[in-house]
Amino acid sequence: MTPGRAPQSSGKPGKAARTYRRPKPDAARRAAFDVLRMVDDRDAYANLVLPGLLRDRRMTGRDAALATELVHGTLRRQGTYDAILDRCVDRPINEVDPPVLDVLCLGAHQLLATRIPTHAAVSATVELARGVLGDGRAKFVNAVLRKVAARDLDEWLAEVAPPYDEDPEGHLSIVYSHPRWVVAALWDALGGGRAEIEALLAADNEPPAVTLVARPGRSTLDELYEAGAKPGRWSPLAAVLTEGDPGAIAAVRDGRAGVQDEGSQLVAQALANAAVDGDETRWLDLCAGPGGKAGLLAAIATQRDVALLAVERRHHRARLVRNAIGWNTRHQVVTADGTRPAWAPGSFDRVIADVPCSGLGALRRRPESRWRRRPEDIAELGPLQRELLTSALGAVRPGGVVAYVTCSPHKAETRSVVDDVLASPAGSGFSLVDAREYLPGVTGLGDGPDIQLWPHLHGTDAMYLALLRRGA
Ligand SMILES: C[S@@+](CC[C@H](N)C(=O)[O-])C[C@H]1O[C@@H](n2cnc3c(N)ncnc32)[C@H](O)[C@@H]1O
Repeated sequence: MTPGRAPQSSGKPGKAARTYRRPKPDAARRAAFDVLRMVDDRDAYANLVLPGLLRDRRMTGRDAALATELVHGTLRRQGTYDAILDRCVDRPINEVDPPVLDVLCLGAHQLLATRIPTHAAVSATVELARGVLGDGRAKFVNAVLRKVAARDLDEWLAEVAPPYDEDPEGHLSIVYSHPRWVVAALWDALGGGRAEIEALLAADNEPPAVTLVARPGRSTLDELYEAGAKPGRWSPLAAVLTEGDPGAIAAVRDGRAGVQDEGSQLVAQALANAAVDGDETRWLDLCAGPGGKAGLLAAIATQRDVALLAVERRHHRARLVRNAIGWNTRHQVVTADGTRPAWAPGSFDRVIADVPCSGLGALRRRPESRWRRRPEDIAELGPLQRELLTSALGAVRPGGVVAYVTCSPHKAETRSVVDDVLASPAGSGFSLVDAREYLPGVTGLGDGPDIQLWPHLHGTDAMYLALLRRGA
């Protein structure tokens, strides 16, 4: 509220009507703004900093839910909002100060994609602007948001997106708020026509469900159901939490169960269940941090009396892997470069190379990542992905099996890597196994032998899996 403006009556005569009170600071919008600044300024990841900030400010319930929706929605939809705001400001959008732009995007998100009434969205955002930008810039925010509020989202999209028939990728890029090159890469990997790519891009803009894994031998699905979770869709170890904090579930707190996308569960189980010749003693996870798949593989390995070695190059991530598998001392974690094997060739029965990748398959989960990635990243990651797969092939014994995994469907990170390594001297003696066989009951996996999961078809991240068996 502007100082000096007449205070609103509380409806009761007397004290409240006479006393000026500054409006209560809007905790949710302020928290959302602060996270957006950290993402912009310090390259922070919203899904990592937001929970800590909510905890520090003791925000729970509706305030926490609103802050989360504002942060995630604003970041995901940034491409759409930038295009709309560009029509509402009197200078190119990239000349607007980043903090002002953050407030404008927060306002645009409330106006165009939430049920918050227009007057509340504008006044609360202008109030935020007064607090964080000052009165002068708050007036600018007010004027711009009034222009944004003049149309609904569909009307704006009809105005700012190029027609689909003239420029399909440009149209989809604005309507679904993905960089144009990402639309092109996803479409190339997915195939199909407009309906398919629209379904995928729309799914990328939906927050994923919280999926839990009951690590075999350590926890059970019944335990998770009793805590309020529902059955998962594909993985026999999955349960879905529709509300509440997973950290409040004892099995999750104790590390006997965990939060894990069903796609990750499926690829780890496929590796564990793929046929190998002979007895087994040792498995290898070549890129283990932060330890999601290692945690599941260690549980399965324990049941089969097999030891897991987990390798992770970065020290702090290796520590996370230790938390995930250290409950059984037969499983080991080493901080090492997986491209420089510290083991004799052919030492392992099963090897997983879940390589560093662009993460284009997990855009639902990391709302800002689509704007951070550059097409050059794909080319830069290629040599390391090939080296790690080569190293994985060197580590497996005759009759054993290697899983090559990415959380990206980009063909340059998936099939091209596998084809190149198979065609190199390292691939000699290896052949692709039909991975579909090891994801029983899962439909829509493609023509094989490798598989691709999709958010819009499977409700999972877009995980890719190729299984390569070494001839006996
Ligand atoms: C996609 S993540 C793996 C995710 C993990 N498997 C999970 O399920 O939690 C890739 C990991 O590989 C690690 N990494 C990158 N280069 C590596 C290398 N040369 N050797 C071993 N690990 C590496 C990264 O630090 C990152 O933690």
